[in-house]
Amino acid sequence: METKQDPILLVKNLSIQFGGLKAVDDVDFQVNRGEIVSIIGPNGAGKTTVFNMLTGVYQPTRGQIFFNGEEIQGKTPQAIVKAGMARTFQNIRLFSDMRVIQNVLLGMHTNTDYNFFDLVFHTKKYRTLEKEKQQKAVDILKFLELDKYIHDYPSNLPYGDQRKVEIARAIATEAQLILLDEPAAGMNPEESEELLAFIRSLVSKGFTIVLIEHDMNLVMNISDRIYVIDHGRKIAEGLPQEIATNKDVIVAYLGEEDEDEEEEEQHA
Ligand SMILES: Nc1ncnc2c1ncn2[C@@H]1O[C@H](COP(=O)(O)OP(=O)(O)OP(=O)(O)O)[C@@H](O)[C@H]1O
Repeated sequence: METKQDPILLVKNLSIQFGGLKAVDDVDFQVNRGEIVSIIGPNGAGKTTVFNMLTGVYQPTRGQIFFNGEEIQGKTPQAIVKAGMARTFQNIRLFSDMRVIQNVLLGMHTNTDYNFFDLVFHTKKYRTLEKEKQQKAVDILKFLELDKYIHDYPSNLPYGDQRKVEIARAIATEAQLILLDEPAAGMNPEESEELLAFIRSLVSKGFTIVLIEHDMNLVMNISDRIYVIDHGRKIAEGLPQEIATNKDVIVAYLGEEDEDEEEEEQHA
């Protein structure tokens, strides 16, 4: 398969085992700068576990992860965020008792330059840096057309916009690579259509995106390339049209449907 060879992320032999379960088993993939790459697969395939390894939440049992050419496995989640990789979660994780702008400001805390003394005594340096951060958060919210919600609480926002606030927080970390874990979950077709345009707009502004998603309409329309994982193993990779007609992929998904049907029959 032809890919532009400008990898922002390069993953080799990525594996993790939980007890006897090989949740991710020898997975290789590459994401090039400016791409939208999707990771798909049936429920429990290992997709979120891949994200958890990329972001330092889990340590791989085996394998290598290179981000911007630098090996990052073994680093803490904070160090990986600082290096320029940020994520959103399957279930939106915003602080409901903090306003939208405060949620975005949280993304910046890893990059603060003042020390404990500055913080306690509210020194000029502290005040200047805080002001700069506030302005940056406002700029990000404007950039994502969320500025009308600056002082709202996240739970008062439409679902799709709550997702965008999570993405705003990821951008606030100065991420170059954004990992989106099922961003369309819980969205209606109209919201998911808007999300598609929104993700494209992020790429046009210089971000690179890795997407885990079950909404096949979104995946097929937005992805430059797709990797398919089943039972922890990579079973296919390619362009959307290649994946849509790949026999192994169809079998993996049909297998899941069969299991669902069996479950339904058992419950009937
Ligand atoms: N911390 C953990 N301890 C034990 N098993 C785990 C752990 N995290 C994930 N698993 C198991 O690893 C496998 C892969 O899970 P994962 O959440 O990565 O799947 P997924 O592809 O993201 O699924 P879904 O599409 O349903 O979100 C599952 O069998 C899951 O139960």
